[in-house]
Amino acid sequence: MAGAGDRPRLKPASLLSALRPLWVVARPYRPLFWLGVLASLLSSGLNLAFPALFGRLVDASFLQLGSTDTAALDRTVLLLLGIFALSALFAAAQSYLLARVGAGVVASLRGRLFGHLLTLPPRFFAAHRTGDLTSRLTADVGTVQGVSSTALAGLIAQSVTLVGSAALLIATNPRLSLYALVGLPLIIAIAVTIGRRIRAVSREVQDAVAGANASAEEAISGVRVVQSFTAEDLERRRYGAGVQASFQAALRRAGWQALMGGTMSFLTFGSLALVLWFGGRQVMAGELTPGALVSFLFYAIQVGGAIAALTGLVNQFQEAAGASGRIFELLQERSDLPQPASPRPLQHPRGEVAFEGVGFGYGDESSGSVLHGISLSAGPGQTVALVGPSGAGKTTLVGLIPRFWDVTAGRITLDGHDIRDYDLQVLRSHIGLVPQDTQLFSGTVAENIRYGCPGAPDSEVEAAAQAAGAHEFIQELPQGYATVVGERGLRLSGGQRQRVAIARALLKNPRVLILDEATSALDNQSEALVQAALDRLMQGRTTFVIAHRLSTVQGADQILVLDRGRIVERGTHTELLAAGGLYSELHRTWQDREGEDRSPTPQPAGSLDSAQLTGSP
Ligand SMILES: Nc1ncnc2c1ncn2[C@@H]1O[C@H](COP(=O)(O)OP(=O)(O)OP(=O)(O)O)[C@@H](O)[C@H]1O
Repeated sequence: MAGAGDRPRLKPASLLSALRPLWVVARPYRPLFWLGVLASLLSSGLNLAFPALFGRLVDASFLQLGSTDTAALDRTVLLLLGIFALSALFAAAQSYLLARVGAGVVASLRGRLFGHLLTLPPRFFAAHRTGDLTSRLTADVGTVQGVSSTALAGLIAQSVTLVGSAALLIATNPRLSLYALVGLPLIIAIAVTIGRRIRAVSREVQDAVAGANASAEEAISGVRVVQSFTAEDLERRRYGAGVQASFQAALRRAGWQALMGGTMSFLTFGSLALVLWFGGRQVMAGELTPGALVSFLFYAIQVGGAIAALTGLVNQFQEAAGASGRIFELLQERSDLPQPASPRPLQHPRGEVAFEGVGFGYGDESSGSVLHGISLSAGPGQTVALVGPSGAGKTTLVGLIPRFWDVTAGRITLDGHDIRDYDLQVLRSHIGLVPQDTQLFSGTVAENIRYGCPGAPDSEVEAAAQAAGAHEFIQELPQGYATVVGERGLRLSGGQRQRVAIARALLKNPRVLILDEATSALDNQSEALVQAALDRLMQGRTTFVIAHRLSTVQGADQILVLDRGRIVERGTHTELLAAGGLYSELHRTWQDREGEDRSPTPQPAGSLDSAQLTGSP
């Protein structure tokens, strides 16, 4: 959750400006909103008549002791019932209308926020924690929902009650009003002081809960690591510490709230006792009817209640302004990948990719420049294999083709034109990506294969799965293509997931293909299946592969040996071997190791091994 502790306390002017964007989002709901406001005004306006009528009721009965004329009493009760009914009707209308506004605003805000997040580049996600983003989508949007419905209605109703009751209080009996209001400054001062403490402790509670949630989230998503290291106790303690902190803060908050509640109720009822004492004397002296005293008491209670409610509401608005600020901050984030004003059409690309003197840096000081002077070209049907030590820049290089990042020097072209001249979505629609660790989304196997082409018919999905060598194992699944694969496709093996990913890429039928070969130890049989599927996938396309397998490197049309962001050698396998340079040296060591033993063994520092050659960890 975004640092609840650093929420600034907003002044009224900035409070309004923080909430203004919300008003813009609420545009379609404004007529409903004004109707709700009207209902709220009518309901609280009617409530102002209660105390006067109660007073009349008292006088109509007590002052008529011994009389049989109940006409005045009957009329008053009928009127009171009528007003009760109307007020209840308006209150219900207000509650429904404003709840609809709140729910509507929240639904459109969530939709907008999520849709916007998906347009942001990897750079943005590298700088934000997932937990922070999801909490903006849920907790912050939820807080905003509160103010756009109930709190707003409360604010209107309580303001009307406060102003109306105070005016009527003074109008009814100015002298008695003085006694009723004498404790008011004290009540307000205490409400503000203790209220501030309660807010501070509430933030501590939120922070502690957020901290506990964060460790729970980490432990749950990494539960296999936790269990394999038998670190359950460590995680339990870590989570327990967070929970304990939130418990302690909650206790402190409860203490302050109890103190506030007790003091306020004593001061309020104390003032009333004072009013009763002086008012009683006025009644005895015949200066006041009992009914007028009752009316007065009710108005005084309404004033007190409205003040207490408004104090709480101001806090709620403060929180909502903070939440709204964090939401609109995200909505203002812009992708740093500029779109051309008039994109070049790209319907049927040939798939000729060229890097011309490409340089790139992530823009942070620690990593500096990651790629330098990269030039290469590849055409349809060709495979470019990238090899090199870990951190050489292989992943970075291939990530530039679908414009996850933009080059900082030189340019990349597709069919002879700068990739920045094409529409970003159109460019990406022609590029297929098969990552090392395939992400399957919650849904059926068929839905996962159809991911890039939602409209593809079953026959095409099946054909793609056949070509990817996945059809057979899919058919053996309990519901075949309709089998639901869990979060991150946990129910499928690594090799099966890879083949689903290959089927997905085949169905998309991209011109340019980017493969990050799996390093995880697939057994020989599934490696052969995956390799056969990959071979079919690569046919006729321009393929870039971060190569981890000897067979891939040997079959490549062009091998680029990357070291510290530079291409240090290039050529075919045979050429590079014949040249007798770094590649051949690396290759010999690699071949020896593959021949000897495919299982990884610890290497002495500085020795060359397959991991160094391919960049696997
Ligand atoms: N998002 C990022 N922000 C900043 N620096 C990054 C980012 N991603 C990678 N780097 C840095 O860029 C350099 C190249 O990383 P890259 O992942 O491209 O190497 P690689 O050759 O693919 O390595 P490996 O084989 O281990 O995956 C590294 O120094 C790395 O620390």
